[in-house]
Amino acid sequence: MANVLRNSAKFGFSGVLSQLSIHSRHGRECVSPCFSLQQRNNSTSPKIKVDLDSSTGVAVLRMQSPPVNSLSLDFLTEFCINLEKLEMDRSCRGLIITSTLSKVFSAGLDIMEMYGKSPERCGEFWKAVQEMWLKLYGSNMATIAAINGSSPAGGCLMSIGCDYRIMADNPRYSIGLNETQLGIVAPFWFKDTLVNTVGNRAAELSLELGLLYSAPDALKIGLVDQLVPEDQVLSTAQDTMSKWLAVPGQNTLSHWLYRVRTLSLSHTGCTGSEHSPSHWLYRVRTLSLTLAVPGQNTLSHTGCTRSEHSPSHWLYRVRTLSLTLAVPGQNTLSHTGCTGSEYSPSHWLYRVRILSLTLAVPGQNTLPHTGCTGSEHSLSHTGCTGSEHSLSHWLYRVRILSLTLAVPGQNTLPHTGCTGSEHSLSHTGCTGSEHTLPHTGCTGSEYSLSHWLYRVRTLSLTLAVPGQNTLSQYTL
Ligand SMILES: CCCCC/C=C\C/C=C\CC/C=C/CC(=O)SCCNC(=O)CCNC(=O)[C@H](O)C(C)(C)COP(=O)(O)OP(=O)(O)OC[C@H]1O[C@@H](n2cnc3c(N)ncnc32)[C@H](O)[C@@H]1OP(=O)(O)O
Repeated sequence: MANVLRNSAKFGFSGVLSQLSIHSRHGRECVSPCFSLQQRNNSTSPKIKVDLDSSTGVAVLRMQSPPVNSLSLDFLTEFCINLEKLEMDRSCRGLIITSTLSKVFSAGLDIMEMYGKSPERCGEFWKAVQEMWLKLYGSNMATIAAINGSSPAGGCLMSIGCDYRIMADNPRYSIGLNETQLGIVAPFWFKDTLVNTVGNRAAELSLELGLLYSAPDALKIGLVDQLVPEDQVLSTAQDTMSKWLAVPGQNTLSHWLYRVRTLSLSHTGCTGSEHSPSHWLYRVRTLSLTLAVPGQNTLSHTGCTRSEHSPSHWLYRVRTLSLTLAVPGQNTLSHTGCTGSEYSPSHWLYRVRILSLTLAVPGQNTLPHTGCTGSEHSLSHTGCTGSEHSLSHWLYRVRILSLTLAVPGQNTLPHTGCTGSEHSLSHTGCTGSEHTLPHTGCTGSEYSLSHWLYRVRTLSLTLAVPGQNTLSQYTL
């Protein structure tokens, strides 16, 4: 470890993004440590071993890549291939992930993959990391992490990608998303997964400070579900799995209906090599595919089609339609306000709707739900310009100001919907050309990375009235 962290500290993680070559500050090539690790990673012995018990339908996937099961490209590729095979195997309903190494579950991403590599290799690597998470978090199998050693960073991500976590009750082991402590960034989907596991506040603290938790502390915040003596981790996982698989409907129903998942990286239309890091990391996407059931879900579009929407019915009723976790053919979750036979399951299950009718003023506002276009809409919404919108410009424009990941001085992502000079009212301090992000009154270098990256903030400026709104004095 010492070598790796020494190297990463020495070369700096900025090298990850700027694709620095393998040179030290002094211009010398980093030969020996990189080389030795390279050799280890190139080992041809399998890094993953899978045993599927056909009588129980439970597979045990053992990570066996010394010294620390670090997630190299090779490791991840092998991991994903195995996962995919099990996913396709209808006899396999449950998956337990554990480690054959003493003391370590997984040390997370292989640090040596993160500097001095070609952009192509970085892209491949990063795509593999995403694939691992998507495949695990989106699995149809019930999944249990049998954490029999330390599990920092990517190892923790792998654990929280599972439905249930059992950890060895050993004071020497720790788990957590410690990236901040390393001066690197746990991407937003790491964060989402953590939030869905331990809740907002614990996730904020955890990420802002880059905390690693001892087993008892991890249990306390809900990062793991159970502690057992080290020699009982696997057997407990097997017992627990049998309970999961005994749930009527096997694992699919409860597994999909009740677990909060945010699959922000779902691959709606995104395939192959386009998964460049910046493409994924910095573009704000709302992918309502949360519920995509691999191989079954063909989802659907945002927006409406004409005649089925009677104006009053749609315009004035605020609806939140959360079909999250819809399992085709099995989901009886009724969506708000939806009754009667006219609603065929597929009509509701597969159609993504974002109905932002908040602030619809009867008689004045015909604001449709997002994504709806066409002549029936007398007032054009989001994207509407022109002098007629003074007050109404603010009253009726639906804005979503997503500041998530705003890093002052580094992030050029503007807030959604805000462009150019049309903003006579500086919302939360943001005006004109300075839209490189420091609104909410926040400027300059005083804002540290983790402070901005991991604190969940929802800045709703709905109803901001020009000249009257003091909301911009958001003091932090
Ligand atoms: C690629 C382009 C991507 C572009 C994406 C863009 C933006 C995203 C930016 C960043 C991504 C952020 C996500 C990061 C997630 C991560 O997972 S980062 C990895 C963080 N991991 C750690 O901090 C764990 C560090 N390791 C440890 O704490 C300990 O090693 C351990 C796991 C607790 C085990 O301790 P133990 O004492 O048993 O062993 P040692 O410490 O002696 O280690 C043995 C040996 O293993 C090497 N090693 C350890 N960890 C790693 C690792 N993560 N990668 C590679 N190698 C590792 C260590 O160096 C030792 O080697 P030796 O000295 O040569 O013997």
